[in-house]
Amino acid sequence: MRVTVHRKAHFNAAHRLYRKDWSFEKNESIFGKCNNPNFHGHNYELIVSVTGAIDPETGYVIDMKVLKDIIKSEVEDAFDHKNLNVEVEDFKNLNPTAENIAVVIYNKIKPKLDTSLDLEITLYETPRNFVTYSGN
Ligand SMILES: Nc1nc2c(c(=O)[nH]1)N=C([C@H](O)[C@H](O)COP(=O)(O)OP(=O)(O)OP(=O)(O)O)CN2
Ligand SMILES: [Zn+2]
Repeated sequence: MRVTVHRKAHFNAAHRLYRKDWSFEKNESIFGKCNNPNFHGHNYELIVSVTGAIDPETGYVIDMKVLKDIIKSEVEDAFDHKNLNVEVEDFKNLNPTAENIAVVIYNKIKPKLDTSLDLEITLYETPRNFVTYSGN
């Protein structure tokens, strides 16, 4: 029997969607207002979902406190109140779209979990735009 544990978190961050190897005009045609050279911000909402067997001794799939601490150190401390393009190494050469941010978060958290556990990342960039990634 496998059960999924969900932990919510959030961070505020600025970004610009563009490619350095494209002209401003091409970036504008693909990314529109998201290509603003002065950046823009989002209140990202994150749901980290961990699936595994319930430990019969503790009743836990994973201790929520442990999961909270992993999210804080791997995501919130790294991304909150940051300019993703300028201040976060992961996005120096990677467009900080919601898709790419979700993959980066997955790759940061997965190695911190027991290998028996499955992970899914749900990332809301706006209340109406969100992505999911589970490593496939
Ligand atoms: N596939 C993706 N498309 C878009 C992404 C993305 O990460 N992946 N990101 C953006 C921009 O970041 C943009 O800032 C999104 O804002 P906006 O279009 O204003 O989104 P809203 O939900 O606020 O828009 P409403 O029109 O109010 O619904 C664009 N595309
Ligand atoms: Zn944006």
